[in-house]
Amino acid sequence: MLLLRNVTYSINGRKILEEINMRFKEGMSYSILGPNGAGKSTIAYILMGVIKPTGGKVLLDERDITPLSITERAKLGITLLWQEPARYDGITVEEYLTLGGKLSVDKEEVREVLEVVGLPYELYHSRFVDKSLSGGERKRVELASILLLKPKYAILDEPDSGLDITAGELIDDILDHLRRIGTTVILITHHEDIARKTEFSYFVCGGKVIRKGFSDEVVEYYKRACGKCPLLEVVSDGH
Ligand SMILES: Nc1ncnc2c1ncn2[C@@H]1O[C@H](COP(=O)(O)OP(=O)(O)OP(=O)(O)O)[C@@H](O)[C@H]1O
Repeated sequence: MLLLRNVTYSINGRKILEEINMRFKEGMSYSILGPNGAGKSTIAYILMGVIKPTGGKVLLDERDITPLSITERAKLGITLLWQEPARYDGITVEEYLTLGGKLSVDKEEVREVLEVVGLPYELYHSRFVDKSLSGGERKRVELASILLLKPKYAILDEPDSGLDITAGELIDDILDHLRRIGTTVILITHHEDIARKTEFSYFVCGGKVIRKGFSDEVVEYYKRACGKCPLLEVVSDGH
């Protein structure tokens, strides 16, 4: 189980996160739902070790992993899909996905994950992961790389951003694939239809957890708040 215990994060005297408590159980899927600026990506960075919390702890199976780096956490099976994936000159899609051959996977596995993300192997395996790939294609390659790594925990920061009308279906296929291999999914989004695809959700706003529970219930609450922060606005039933 991956856990955030009383996590706070401040920068330049401004509190970005306040007493965040979250639990991610093995094999389950979770959304972190909330409006722009709620603190969702900050939570993702703290889980991945990109930044360290000002207070509180990150625990993995009761071990305190707060001091561990991104690389050390990756070795423990935690991965992050960045909101804006980077591009690399001179590296092909296949080289990128197999970490230059270091990842022990065969061509069929590469073909399978590329199919899941909607990129036919023959058309894409020898393309370069540089500016010649569109933003959406780059995002799909990054999603394929997460499927291939078979992580214990996949943190997906806005996996649908920059994708076309097929995004909903793609997210379904990715979640199905990750469920089959037992990966715990932590999906960050401000779209209620995407959050509904996971079993549980946390509604975060103003750096706090406002609501948690089954995704359908949390999404209904989020809709009543019109995706805005109920700390700032009065939420009225029937609105
Ligand atoms: N390094 C930083 N310096 C100053 N403010 C920061 C820093 N990092 C984050 N913030 C602020 O913290 C708040 C939360 O940011 P965060 O990126 O976590 O939000 P988010 O919920 O992921 O938003 P979005 O949906 O727009 O991506 C924002 O108001 C942001 O401006």
